[in-house]
Amino acid sequence: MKNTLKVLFVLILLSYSQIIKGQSTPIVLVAYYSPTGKTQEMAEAVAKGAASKEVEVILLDIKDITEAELLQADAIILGSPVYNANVAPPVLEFINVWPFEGRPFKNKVGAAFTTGGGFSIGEEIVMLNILQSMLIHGMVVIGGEETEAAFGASAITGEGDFLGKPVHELFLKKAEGLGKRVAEWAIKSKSFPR
Ligand SMILES: Cc1cc2nc3c(=O)[nH]c(=O)nc-3n(C[C@H](O)[C@H](O)[C@H](O)COP(=O)(O)O)c2cc1C
Repeated sequence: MKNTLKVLFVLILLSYSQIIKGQSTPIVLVAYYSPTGKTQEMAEAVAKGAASKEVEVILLDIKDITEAELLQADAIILGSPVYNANVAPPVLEFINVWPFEGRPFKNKVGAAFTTGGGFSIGEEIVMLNILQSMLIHGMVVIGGEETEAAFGASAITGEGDFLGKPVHELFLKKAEGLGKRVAEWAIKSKSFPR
């Protein structure tokens, strides 16, 4: 009887500390805009990488994401195609309605990915623009695992050997690495103040 009470007490204490520290499974939201499917291919690879860790991964087109889903995510990895060396307008519209009052995104982990038609005609600009917006919200932004994915994961989809083919494995590997790294930090972020 005494032992049962002891076990019960420890269990209550454990679940109480879980609630206090908010140590439920971290949620990684992979969000993308992709009218012709290339950025979605990258998003799927990002999600695959994130899923290799102990996190819940939610993969969604930006048009299907609710504010509640954004708020509950511990990490947001956002992908946009390059449009005229910029973030695609619907992605900007999506970011522009993120709640700001009280800075509810503060200390969430953030990262970016992109696909562009050609080499060096906008990919880095797009990823950095996404990261800049995340910084305004107080998010902790990170890049991918490799030096070649320092600003996030990017893919070339319309030039040279990459034209008219599925996204190349080389780029998908960077996307997976990004997802994995963000998931690792989402787990660590559970102990950040929110
Ligand atoms: C309106 C428009 C503007 C574009 N501008 C650029 C550009 O400035 N630089 C670039 O590399 N690709 C550009 N592209 C090509 C897309 O970024 C590329 O095809 C991308 O992979 C499309 O992604 P999605 O398949 O996810 O829609 C543009 C495409 C469109 C439709």
